[in-house]
This record gives sequence, C-alpha cells and structure tokens, in this order.
Amino acid sequence: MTANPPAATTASHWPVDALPAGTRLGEFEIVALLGVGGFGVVYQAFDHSLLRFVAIKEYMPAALAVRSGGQSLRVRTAADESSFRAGLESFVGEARLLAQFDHPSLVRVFRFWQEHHTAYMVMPLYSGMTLAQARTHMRAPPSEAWMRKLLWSVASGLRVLHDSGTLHRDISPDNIFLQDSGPPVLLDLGAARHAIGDSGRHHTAVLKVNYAPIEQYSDAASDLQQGPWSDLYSLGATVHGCLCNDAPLPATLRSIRDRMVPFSRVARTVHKQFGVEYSPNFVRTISRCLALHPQKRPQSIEEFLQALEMTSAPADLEHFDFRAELGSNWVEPADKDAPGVAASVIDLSALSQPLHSAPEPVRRAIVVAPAGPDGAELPAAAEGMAFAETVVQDWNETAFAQTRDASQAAERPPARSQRMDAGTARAERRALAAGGVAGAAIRSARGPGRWLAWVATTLLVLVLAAFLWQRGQAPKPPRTPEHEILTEAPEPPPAPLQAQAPQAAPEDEAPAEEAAAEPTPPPAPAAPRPRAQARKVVEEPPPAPAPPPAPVPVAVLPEPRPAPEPAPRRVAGPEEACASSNFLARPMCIHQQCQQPALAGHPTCVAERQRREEEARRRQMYSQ
Ligand SMILES: Nc1ncnc2c1ncn2[C@@H]1O[C@H](COP(=O)(O)OP(=O)(O)OP(=O)(O)O)[C@@H](O)[C@H]1O
Repeated sequence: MTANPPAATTASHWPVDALPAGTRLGEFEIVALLGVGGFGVVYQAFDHSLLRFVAIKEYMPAALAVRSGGQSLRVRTAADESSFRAGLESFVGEARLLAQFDHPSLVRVFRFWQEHHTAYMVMPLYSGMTLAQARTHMRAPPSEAWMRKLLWSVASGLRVLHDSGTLHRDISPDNIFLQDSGPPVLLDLGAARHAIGDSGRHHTAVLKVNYAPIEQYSDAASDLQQGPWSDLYSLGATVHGCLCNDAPLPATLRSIRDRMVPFSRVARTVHKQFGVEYSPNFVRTISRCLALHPQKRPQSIEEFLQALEMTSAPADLEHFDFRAELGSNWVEPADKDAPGVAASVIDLSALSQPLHSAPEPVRRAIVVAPAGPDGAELPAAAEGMAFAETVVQDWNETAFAQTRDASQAAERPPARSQRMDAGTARAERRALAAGGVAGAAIRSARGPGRWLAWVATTLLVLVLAAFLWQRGQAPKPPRTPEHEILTEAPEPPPAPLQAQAPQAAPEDEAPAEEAAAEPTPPPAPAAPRPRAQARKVVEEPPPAPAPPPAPVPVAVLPEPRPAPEPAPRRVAGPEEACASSNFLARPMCIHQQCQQPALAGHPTCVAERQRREEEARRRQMYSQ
C-alpha cells in the first residue's frame, strides 16, 4: 500500500546536507524528509506530472561529500573521489537492477537519473514503518505466524534477487519495511555502501555488523564465499534480534568466542516469559541460518522455505496488517510509555521462573546467555550454573559478553540503573563471604577457641563494615550509560583466537573471598602477612565518624610497618597489547584494552571514545 503519511521533519531537525522542502527536481517537489542514512537521504516528494506522492532517494555519502550550494554535491577531498564514484555507480546500478523487478516485496523503482554530481531514485511512497521501528511498539516478541508472514515476504523478494544473480547483503530490521497494509518490503540493497566499503576496505564502516555474516568481512579470494546463505544469516539474525529486542552479537565476535544466546534458548525464554511459542521446526531453521559456517546454513531460499515447511504464501498476505495481527501486543506510539510496553530486551535469566511470577515491567529486559565455550548450548542441568551476560556496546555496534556466577544467576538481575557499581558489589560480596566463613568458624570452634573466633569475627566484620562505609563516602565518577554497561565486566572475556598481550593481574583484584576463606592467622608480630588485601584492610582503618568501641584485639595488632612502595606496573598501550590480533579481532581488542582505567587517558583510547560518542551523536541526530 502506498500513501502520503509520514510527518514532515521539522526545520530544526533538518540535516544541513538534505535538500530543503520546496526544492524542485524536475517534476518532483521535495515535501518532507523521510530518512537519512550514511549513504543517502530519502525524501517524500510530490510528482506534479502524475499528481501523486513518491519517495525519492538521493545518493549522499555524508563521509565523502557535502552540499556545495544549490543542489550539487562536492567531494570532500580529492582522495575521496574514487570511493565517491564507486558508490555513485553502484547506486545507479542498484536503481537499474531494482527497476527491472516487479515484486510486492522488493522496493519498486519508477525511475532514476544522474544530475548535480549525484543520482536520484524515485520509488513508491510506502506507508508504515521499518521492522526496527515497529519492534519498539510491541509488548512482547511477535508470534510465529506473524514472523512467518514476514519471512515469506522477505524470502520471496530475496529469491527474485538471487535468481538474477544478485545478493542483497544488507538485510536488517532497518531495511524491512512493514506497510500499513500489504506484504513487508525490502527497502534497499545497500549497493552504494558496499561499493564504498570495498573500495576503502573499511568493512565495519559499511556492514551492519550485528547482521552481517562472517564471509562479508572476508576478501573475494577467501575460502568463505558469499551466496544466498549469506542473506539467510542476516535474515536469521534479524529474527533473533526481533525476539530478543536486541541486536545479536556480531559474527566477528562470535567467531572469536561464540557467546551469542542460542536461538533455541531465546525461543524457550520467550515462551516462559511471554507465553509466545515457536515450533521446533521454526526454531531449528532459524538456528541453522545463524550457523557461523556458511556450509551449515540452508544454501538457498528453496531449502530455507522447505525447512520451514512453507510451500505457499501465508493466507491473505497481500492485506497483511502488521499492527492488527499483533493484536494487544501492539502499542500505539501515544501509549508507548505505558506499563508493560516493550523495552530493550528480554531476560533470559528468568528462564527458571514461571511466567506469572515475572512482574510486568521486568518482563521486558534481556540478555543473559549460556556460556558454552563454543557456542554450544549448555545442557539443561547446567542452566542456572553459568551464564554469559550479553551487553551491547556501541563501538561499531559491537557487543561484549561477560559471565555471571551461579549465586547471581539465582536472582533476577536488577535494572541497569539500579545496579550498584562494580567495586561496591564486589566489596559486598566479599563481606558476605567473609561473614559466612567466619560464622562457620564460630560454629565449628569449641571452648576458648570459640571465644577467640568470636573476637576475630567481630573485628573482621567491623573492619569490613568500616571499609564499606568508606567506599560509600568516596566521590564516585559520573555515571554514564557506558559506565553502567561495563561495571560488571572487570575482565575482558577470554579470546582464544585473539593473541592478547599478557596482563599483570591487578593487585587490587586479589580474590578477597579466598583471603577471607582462609582461617585468620593468630596475630603474632613475626607471622608472615598472608595477603595484600588482608593487610590493607587492617592497616588502613577507615575514618569512621563514630568508631565503634573497639575491643582488645585492636591493641594486639602488630605495629604497622611501612609497606615498600610497589614498583609502578608498566601497562602496555592498546596497540602494543593488540599487536598480534588480526584485523577482525583488533577493534574489539583495542576496545577491551581501553576499559582498563590505566589506559583511559591513552591517546588511542581517547580517540576511540570520541569516535563512539560522535557516532552516537550522529545516530541520535538521524533518529530525530
Ligand atoms: N519508499 C519509501 N517509502 C517510505 N519511506 C521510505 C522509503 N524508502 C525509505 N524510506 C524511509 O527512509 C529511511 C531510510 O531509507 P534507506 O534505508 O533506504 O536509506 P539508506 O540511505 O539506504 O540508509 P542506510 O544505508 O543507512 O540503510 C527508511 O528507514 C524508511 O523509514
């Protein structure tokens, strides 16, 4: 269905390089701005000749070109010229290709032309929204029947492309357009972005990394060939992301250590948390699409549809009303902040909880994955024993994973904003561990030993309480979303394929639980100090405002001896630490290195942080 719907972009949000409303391009008049991508701008326009609204996409790779007054584009630097040209040629090639097809699930191209040192593509103006946008208005993941309509449409559009020898290479929730009424449509092939990427060899700049299969990062000569299976990976990733309401882990990270939540587990969790059930056959097929190795995926659209046992189009697909078929799962934008409305993610940690026990607002937060070393799902018995928490982090939309121990897994994770900072959490865990061990020591002691154990325990608990109190008083660094995301990931996940420079274990991280678990040695001046951590606690009593009346044991403590100044540890710079990482692993390695407080001010880390902030700003600007 085509119509004239979208609200015009307000003047204050109109990007500098977009053509202003009222601009004439032949018989077309720009009316509103529909979207701005990294490689093009899409306008709503009025066709004065055929008296209808259309959509016009203008080739506009913002990184390479600027508006040079009037409607023309100017390449930013001479060095960008060849990339700009390659993108322009591919843009025109894509328009020419799409103009040949007339399929309800492939965007139609009415006409295209080159002018003003750029090119334009005229399309029907679809009414609706992208899958990415629609997902934010759902209370729960969509049903299998709903997903099958989407999959059939996308797959049949892909089949037309594949039959003509073309791969889409850009399937993602941003590129699947849900019409108000009618089959979902594949919006664009991203040809320009790929041509520019190929010429510049900046893979991550041109790939939607959460949806691109591993072979899209490799060179043509590589063993990993692209084919229909590549688009099927992206389609599988789109389904995974749609159920989780969170982008899946990039294939590059998965290839280093696969900690993506297996789709079967996602499906089980969605069933438990939302009561939405997916058939084994559906789950199996999407899982196959998500295989890292191309040969393990369905090799063609035919094979994919057969695996789904879909031999004909779902009933009434031509009138598919995506909102109506979501029923009460759909939330009108006006009610978007209502309780129970879809939020970022699903909570896989709640797998063991019955559906009804999940409080309404929590039913929506996710992502905890089983930490099978090779991505294999943990056996059922191991569920609840070890989890990897998947946290999306915004460097080139890459994600990181971390493990949580069984004791944490037993509880629902608090909302991110409610999480305490990692240091406090760790200290509290240590205190709990210390208390537990001391309690056990008291219970097992007898006679005078019991009294001594009491005194030692009281002292230990007081010192720990004062230590915690002091931590609570210390000024805390400003909290940023990034800070919250990374607080519980003290160590980067091990990456077997990624050669990392060995890092000295930070002394502060000495396992306090172990220290506390050891029987407290009797206070004798000559006794060797067992652990740096224990020494620190005893020698630096915190300045509590009203120190509790300390019993005798304080007096029998040894006189503190000045500790020798520890030699400053040399911390390898990020480049040095990542020197042996290959080009796939290197960005992640550098990012991980930069999480070390010692490297926060390193120029590479500062540059990386600035780049991510800039990227986030740009995204936010475009999404307005
Ligand atoms: N024919 C159309 N009808 C209505 N809206 C459209 C149409 N084509 C694109 N849009 C809107 O414009 C937005 C950007 O479109 P598109 O994804 O094709 O741009 P792009 O420049 O290729 O972006 P990117 O390269 O980042 O994917 C879409 O998300 C959609 O909301």
